Amino acid sequence: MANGSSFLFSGIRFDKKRFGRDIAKFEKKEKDDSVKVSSSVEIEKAEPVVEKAPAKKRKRKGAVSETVEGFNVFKKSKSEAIQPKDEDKSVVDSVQQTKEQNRQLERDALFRKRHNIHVSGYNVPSPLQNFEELSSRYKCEPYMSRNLAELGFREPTPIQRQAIPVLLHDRECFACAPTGSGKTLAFVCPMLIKLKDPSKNGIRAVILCPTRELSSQTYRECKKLAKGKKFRIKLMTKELSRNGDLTKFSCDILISTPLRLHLAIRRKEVDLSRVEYLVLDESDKLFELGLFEQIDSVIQACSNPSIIRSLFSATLPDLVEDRARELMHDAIRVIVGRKNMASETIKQKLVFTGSEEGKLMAIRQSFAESLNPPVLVFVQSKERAKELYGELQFDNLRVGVIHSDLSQKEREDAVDNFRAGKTWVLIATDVVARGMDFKAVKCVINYDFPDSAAAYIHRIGRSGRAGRAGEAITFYSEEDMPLLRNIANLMATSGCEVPPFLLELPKKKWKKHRPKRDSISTKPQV
Ligand SMILES: Nc1ncnc2c1ncn2[C@@H]1O[C@H](COP(=O)(O)OP(=O)(O)OP(=O)(O)O)[C@@H](O)[C@H]1O
Repeated sequence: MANGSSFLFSGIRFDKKRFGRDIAKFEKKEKDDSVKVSSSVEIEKAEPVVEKAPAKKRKRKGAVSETVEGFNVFKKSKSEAIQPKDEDKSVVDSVQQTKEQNRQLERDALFRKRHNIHVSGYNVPSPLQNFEELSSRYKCEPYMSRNLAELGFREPTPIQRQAIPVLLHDRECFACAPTGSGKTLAFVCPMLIKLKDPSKNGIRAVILCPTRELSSQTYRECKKLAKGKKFRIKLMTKELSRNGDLTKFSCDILISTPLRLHLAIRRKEVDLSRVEYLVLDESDKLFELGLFEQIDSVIQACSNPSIIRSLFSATLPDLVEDRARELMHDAIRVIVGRKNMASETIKQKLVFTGSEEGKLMAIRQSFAESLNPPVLVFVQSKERAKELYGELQFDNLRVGVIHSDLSQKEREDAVDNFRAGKTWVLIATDVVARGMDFKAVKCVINYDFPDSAAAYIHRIGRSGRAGRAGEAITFYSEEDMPLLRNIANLMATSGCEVPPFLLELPKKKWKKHRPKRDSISTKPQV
């Protein structure tokens, strides 16, 4: 363009003498323009921003009228800055608001960093600074603060700091935080606050847990937290589904295993169409193949379009995350620490036992040297649980056992006796590997190697709860050698010292590792 115009004007000489007055006009204009430009640069540089935006706006207005009123317009707008009109004032306010929002975002980011909280999703609410904010920020009734104080909970844990506001803002949430880090409270507390008061409006909230033991525990936690309010909190037991007319059944919170609820749905015994909140606890377990059909039927039955769903677990495989994304709308993802990481408060150890006989010797020796009860011992099947129980029950130990062949009552007794300190050692299959909160457990022994990384994380997570120190010992024999590196990696990422040679072993993909093992017996095998 510039070249084009110079071509058009080439050869024309400008008579400056003749057009002197006109040139002067232009020169003056140019000068004014330069003033305008430099002043606008100054305005751009000037701080604080609050003053900058209205000046910009005035400049835009002025640019139109300046050709008419020239310098006066500019002057006028300066006086306006001293006494802003309503319109300008609202601009100032909105800029101030944006600035404060930005500051808040920065503060939130720093706070999350300090507590090792990672979030993704849009418009993530600020984390909780303390439990008092439940009243000041969310107008929660005093019963909640009273109950939290009674339970001895002074500060929210990191997952509670972030997941509670997310759910209180009616946002769906999938959360992953280490074992024993207070995830139960992170979903029960906002649920109670949102439900506000008891109501007979059908079933209002559902919590799904993978085992009966965990359902009962969650039921008890809900009751403790709701103390002082008359919420109807129910546990879906066989008796309840047998005796009650569930179609007319109202309750504020229903806690169930997927199977029980699935059966009730199939028999058209429950109406879940009014459920406002659905929590899938230990969500990765619930999404496993065996339970998927049951979970799916519950999700379909909870047909209220404004339902808020949330998923919680200490392990969150990518596949579950993908499913969660399909299921949820605009969910916020909250991760504390790293995904799929063992709790950092647990001291982990690997012990080579050679053979099955070696394992039995190792556990006896360990108990003889120092038994620091309560101790939880995991084996890979109910048959092996029975065998080990058969061996240890005459060893002058108070030992209990829990597996899926026991009746409901026997299972409950095994858990209660262990909690009450009546048994010191509880031999268990993975039925109690997830979610069970045995506060005092100091040591977990993996008598049989776990069958997956998640199983390892959850099993050892029965110790080291709520920031306490814990210990985990994993026995391994020849059959387990190929997966040793996997455990070594988990140990290293959670801060345990691992002999370097273990980290150099070849990697192997986990595939339900349950090798055939010799039976547990001191009697010679035939
Ligand atoms: N804010 C808190 N302050 C102190 N203790 C707490 C707090 N919140 C929860 N706890 C306690 O921490 C323990 C672990 O809580 P919880 O069972 O909810 O953990 P979790 O994260 O669900 O573990 P898991 O992954 O094994 O299911 C419980 O004994 C609980 O009472």
